[in-house]
Amino acid sequence: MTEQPLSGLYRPSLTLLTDLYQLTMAYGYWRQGMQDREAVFHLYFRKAPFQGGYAVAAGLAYAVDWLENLRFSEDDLTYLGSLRGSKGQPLFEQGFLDYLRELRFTCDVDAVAEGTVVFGNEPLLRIQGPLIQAQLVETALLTLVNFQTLIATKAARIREAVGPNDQILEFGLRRAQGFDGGLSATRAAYLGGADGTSNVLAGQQFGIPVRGTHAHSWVMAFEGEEEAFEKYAAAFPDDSVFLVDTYDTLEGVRNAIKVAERLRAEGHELGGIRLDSGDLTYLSVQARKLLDEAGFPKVRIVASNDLDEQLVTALKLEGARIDTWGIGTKLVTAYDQPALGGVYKLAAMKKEDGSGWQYSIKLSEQIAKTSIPGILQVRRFFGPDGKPVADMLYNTAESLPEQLTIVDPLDATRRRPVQSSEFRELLEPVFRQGRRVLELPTLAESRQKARQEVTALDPSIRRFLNPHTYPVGLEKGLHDFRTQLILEHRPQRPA
Ligand SMILES: Nc1ncnc2c1ncn2[C@@H]1O[C@H](COP(=O)(O)OP(=O)(O)OP(=O)(O)O)[C@@H](O)[C@H]1O
Ligand SMILES: O=P(O)(O)OC[C@H]1O[C@H](OP(=O)(O)OP(=O)(O)O)[C@H](O)[C@@H]1O
Ligand SMILES: O=C(O)c1cccnc1
Repeated sequence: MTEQPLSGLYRPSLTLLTDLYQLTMAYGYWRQGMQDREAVFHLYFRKAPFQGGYAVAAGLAYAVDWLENLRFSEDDLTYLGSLRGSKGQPLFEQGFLDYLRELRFTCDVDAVAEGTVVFGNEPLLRIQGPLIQAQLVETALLTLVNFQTLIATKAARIREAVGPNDQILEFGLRRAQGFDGGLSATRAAYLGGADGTSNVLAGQQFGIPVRGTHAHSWVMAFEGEEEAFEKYAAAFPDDSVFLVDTYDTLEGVRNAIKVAERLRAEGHELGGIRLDSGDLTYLSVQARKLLDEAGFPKVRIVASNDLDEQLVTALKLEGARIDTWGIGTKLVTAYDQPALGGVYKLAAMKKEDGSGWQYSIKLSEQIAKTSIPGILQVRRFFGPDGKPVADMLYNTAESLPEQLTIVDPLDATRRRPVQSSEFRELLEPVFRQGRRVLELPTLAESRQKARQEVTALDPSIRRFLNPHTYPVGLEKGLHDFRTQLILEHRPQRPA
């Protein structure tokens, strides 16, 4: 598989892919002389999407590429220099623009590999370095990681519904959220479990297999359906899949069979038929019968029409005879949950005299929204069968006790001692002082990892309806410290 470097998509500079407030804060830090104070931020979501039990991490390759190319071009600086405040004054002074011109990314980045199964509150990325830089990258990292993680998760769910053997083709480009929405959705859909795509640019950029059938317009462009199939087969005698529902679906299957017989006489085999409307269970069962009776048991049945994991599950239960699932709109737009609420929070800053860490916490009325201080790592423990049993968030700046205990961040009365000695640290070094230290896996490898990771989860966590919650806890020392910080920061009003 050939994979093009992502960089081609990103020229000229995408450094201004950010919110204005990142730049106004950066200017403020620079004016205060705080720009080089060392800071630690974490990127994480709080709740798995689609009311599901897990998410599949994705988007890191884009994030790495963006960080590696983080530079303010002359065009960027000219634009920033043209921005004006409410009294017509320049928003940013020249000295700051000169500072940005020389700015180079020097942070440490640790990240969870693409395709890893992740849960609420677990950092997918940890950025440590000069405050100004670690803050500036927030928006781009969120936009790149949130969307792809969302779509990879949706695709993984669709793969669960479809099962391991049928094909999933992603057909969503025409309904996607703009061109990059389409492109990154195709990448993430493949990573999460799709087998191919109709999106040719994604095929070129990422080496994803491109597949397809033909549209209704092809049939409508000829006098009759049979003639349309005949002419398509003339162009692609070994690669034809006929869309049979333009007029009458079962009549369409009969026309497809006639053309398939003529193809066979010339030494070719029809690839498949596609159903795109009506009762897909009934029609697929009838179509299978007609094809089998006519001696075409290997002709595949492709189905499309607003499918998602719930509909696929229903169709399978009803006994549909579908081999290939064409899935567009509901996959690439994550129709039932159009955004993953990933956030980027400051967790620690070096003390001004450099003598140690000063931890930060964002309070909320809801404990679920109160941030977790520390320089966090996620340790995943495995049972004797090699399957994950629990994840522990801990502060790498503190030493760990012999006996580990994890505490549920939402309910401190729920705790469990850690019994397993098998574990893996999920965050791995990607950048050290701005230099990339990790060779990224190929997209195909990340896709394989996603499948392995999802199938290693207990079925109770994988199911769609009211899945079990996978245990993710704070190491007890971190929990106690967080509680203490909350108490210190929360105003203690008299009763
Ligand atoms: N057997 C089935 N069980 C459950 N849902 C089905 C079944 N067959 C099809 N569907 C789904 O029902 C929805 C409506 O399909 P239907 O073809 O009746 O309407 P439509 O999309 O408006 O058709 P058309 O494209 O001809 O306008 C689609 O999302 C389709 O995937
Ligand atoms: O339903 P989705 O999951 O979004 O899958 C993509 C849809 O796009 C096409 O329809 P469209 O009506 O755009 O074109 P067509 O004439 O080729 O059917 C195709 O026939 C699918 O129905
Ligand atoms: O190739 C197909 O069948 C296809 C492509 C895009 C959208 N719908 C279907």
